[in-house]
Amino acid sequence: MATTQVQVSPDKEAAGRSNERTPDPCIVVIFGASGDLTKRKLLPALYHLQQANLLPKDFAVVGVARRPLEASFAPDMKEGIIAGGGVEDNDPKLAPFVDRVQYHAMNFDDAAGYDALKKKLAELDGKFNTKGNRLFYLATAPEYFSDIITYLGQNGMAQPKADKDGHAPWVRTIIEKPFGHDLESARALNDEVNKVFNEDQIFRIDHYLGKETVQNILVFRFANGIFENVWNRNYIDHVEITAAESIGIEGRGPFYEQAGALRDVVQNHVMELLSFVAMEPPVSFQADAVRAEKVKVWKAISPIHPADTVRGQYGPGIVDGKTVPGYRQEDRVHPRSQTETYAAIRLEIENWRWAGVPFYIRAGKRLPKRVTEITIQFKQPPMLLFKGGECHDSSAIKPNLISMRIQPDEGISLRFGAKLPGPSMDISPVHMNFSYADAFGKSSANGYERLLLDAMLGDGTLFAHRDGVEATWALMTPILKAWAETPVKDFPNYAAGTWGPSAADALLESEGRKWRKL
Ligand SMILES: NC(=O)C1=CN([C@@H]2O[C@H](COP(=O)(O)OP(=O)(O)OC[C@H]3O[C@@H](n4cnc5c(N)ncnc54)[C@H](OP(=O)(O)O)[C@@H]3O)[C@@H](O)[C@H]2O)C=CC1
Ligand SMILES: O=C1O[C@H](COP(=O)(O)O)[C@@H](O)[C@H](O)[C@H]1O
Repeated sequence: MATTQVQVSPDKEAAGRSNERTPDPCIVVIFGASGDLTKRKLLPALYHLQQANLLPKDFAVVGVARRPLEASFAPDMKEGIIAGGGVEDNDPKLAPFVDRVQYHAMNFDDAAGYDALKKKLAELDGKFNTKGNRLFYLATAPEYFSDIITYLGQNGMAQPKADKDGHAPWVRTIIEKPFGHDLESARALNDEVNKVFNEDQIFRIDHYLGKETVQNILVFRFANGIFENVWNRNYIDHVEITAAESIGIEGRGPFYEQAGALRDVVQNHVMELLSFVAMEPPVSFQADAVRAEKVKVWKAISPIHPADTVRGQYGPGIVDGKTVPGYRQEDRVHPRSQTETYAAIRLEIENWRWAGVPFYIRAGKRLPKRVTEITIQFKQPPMLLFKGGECHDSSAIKPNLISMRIQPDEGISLRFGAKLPGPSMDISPVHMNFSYADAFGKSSANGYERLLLDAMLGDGTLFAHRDGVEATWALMTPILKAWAETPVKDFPNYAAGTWGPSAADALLESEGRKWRKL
């Protein structure tokens, strides 16, 4: 049965930015400056902020890494921004931005390097009028988090002294994922970090929270009067969250071997999505209020039984028309690796809103396409009036769905049944579709822009809190433990370019459901 699209028009006049804020003058110090994340995401994001006049007039960026890149760092970054950011070489804001990007070579575990860094930052304060304010971004492998934090503390760089007027500059730190490896290591890292920084100085980043479409889940639910009334166990049959990627591990073998899909994306990105879908309305859009409601959701999830989990690993296959190797054939991956590149879980949230509503989540690499989507499937009406009788094909009567397309093709659609024109009461599913691009134009934001800006502003609403990180690890750790105790015999169990192992289908089929075709 054909599906009809009903477009939703944006209210162009009402669409516009409000609440734009400019941070204080500051230096952003990026540990891991020559790394992939800095090149592909962080510097382009800072540049886009500058282009949009959202950075303070007085700011500087200092990249820190091991290699001696003093001469080549700024030109390399300029090229990276041009290549990755859709920016022209002659963009008038590019040269002034690059002039403020500096490099400092040091080894993260060398105490003397921090002394030199401290002096360099003080000099740059003089040159760029950045007033001693610092945002330290830990964009490096997690084994260095603890060293860097400790040395910053020992050098007095974490808690700067107040001047004679009692004014102290601010210092904050953004810590990349993965924040810990399991519950125990996450707690230990939290303890280390909390010895040096107060909780309100710590910004544990999950770039999914910087995505417009993720923030829009809260707007959709709490800025509209009509959805929240049906957002509960009385009306919702089940919820699906899919985070599918067509890419493989992109040369990150050693990292991924230690991580796997559960640690890499489920513990953080997918759990964040789930909390936004399931949380109660917070009392305000302030960091503490929002984080408190998220933690309540994670804590209300019943312990996840290993039988409600599925793990997969891709073998060779075809993605986007190209033959790709299996996971075990990837560079620096063990030929008999037990690492999962796919995970699916069925879980329940034991609270008044959600009891009895299954949440099915799945995430994986080398699936047929890149798509992150949340589907809310509603219950059928109690009496299917049009079943039989004049309706020739009652299988066309589909349950209502709200699907939130996080990426790509960002937007939201609502599926409902409509009467097919003609003499009988035949029904066809149609979609009312809101597309971000159609409504507001294409956005170049990658999530990091919003989060870097918020951290410079000291707004932790869209960052993870200690309690939240530990709550999500508390859910994942027993699964990881059970999986480690029972090696898989049938890996690889899905071909690259397919939708994961058949056991993931069985997880839903045993309850009379199917993953939605994406
Ligand atoms: N890449 C991505 O898309 C994403 C990454 N992340 C997270 O971001 C973090 C960084 O990832 P990524 O950029 O991919 O990592 P890379 O391996 O590409 O970069 C690591 C950086 O750390 C530096 N470095 C490593 N060891 C030392 C040392 N002993 N002393 C000084 N510098 C050192 C390297 O410098 P040098 O070159 O001089 O050795 C390099 O700049 C990780 O925590 C990752 O999980 C999170 C989401 C996405
Ligand atoms: O954190 C990570 O996220 C990316 C996926 O991010 P997206 O914004 O492209 O959806 C994933 O590829 C990577 O393995 C993981 O470390």
